Amino acid sequence: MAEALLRSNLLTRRFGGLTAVNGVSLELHVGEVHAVIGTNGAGKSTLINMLSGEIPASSGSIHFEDHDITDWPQPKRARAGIGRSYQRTTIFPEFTVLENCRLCAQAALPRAWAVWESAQRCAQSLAVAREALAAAGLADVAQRHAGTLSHGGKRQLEIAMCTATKPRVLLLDEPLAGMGAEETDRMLALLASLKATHAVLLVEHDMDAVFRIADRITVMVNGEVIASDVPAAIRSNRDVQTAYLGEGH
Ligand SMILES: Nc1ncnc2c1ncn2[C@@H]1O[C@H](COP(=O)(O)OP(=O)(O)OP(=O)(O)O)[C@@H](O)[C@H]1O
Repeated sequence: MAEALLRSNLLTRRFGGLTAVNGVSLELHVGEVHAVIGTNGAGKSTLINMLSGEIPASSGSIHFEDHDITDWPQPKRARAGIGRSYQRTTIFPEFTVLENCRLCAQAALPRAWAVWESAQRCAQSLAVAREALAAAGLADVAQRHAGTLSHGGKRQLEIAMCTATKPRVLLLDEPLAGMGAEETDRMLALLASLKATHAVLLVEHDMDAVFRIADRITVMVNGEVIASDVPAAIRSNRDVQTAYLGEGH
């Protein structure tokens, strides 16, 4: 297999006396959805927050291609191609779907707010935004106010806003939360198309969806990885069954 685009080595985060993430090593590859699952408080969001640069690691390292990015701040990681979505909705409801996406596309351009270059930049960021919306299946609702979208539509828009920044890694924190069956199907189809050109890390509680979409699954319990393998092997792993999935899953 080709070299990993993003990898962590023995990544650890302590909050006072609590070790939220303990020595986690994992790899993200283009062409793969790598799901991280675990019970509430297992350390999944803390792991994403360290990979995206929102919080520093207590120890361990993170590499993006050949670069040691462990000490890079979040904006530098974002510019290098590490995009993320959040558990909470982060759209501007009063702006149109297109404007939400265009702002993200513009923010990712070098010298994003150089207003004297605005006409040309506007065209460039508009084109990128339209492309991201089309890929997310939102072209038809581009002129609607984002606040009027369904819950699933808003989550799709968040992914489009993320891809409009032209990332190569997508760190997705529970993109399926609160979705119905149809919305979940649509989102999984979107993720399946995005993985061709991105390395995707998916933190998700919907186990059926995880087993449908993931190429690799890492299981965390109390901050530690207890298993990391292809879905079929995870499904039959006794430790995983006992610790997390429950007997008979
Ligand atoms: N800023 C913080 N300060 C102190 N403790 C924290 C902080 N952030 C997270 N924790 C603790 O670290 C542990 C891991 O939390 P984290 O949110 O990463 O888990 P999670 O697997 O994402 O959970 P969930 O599935 O509920 O979102 C928890 O015990 C949590 O209370």
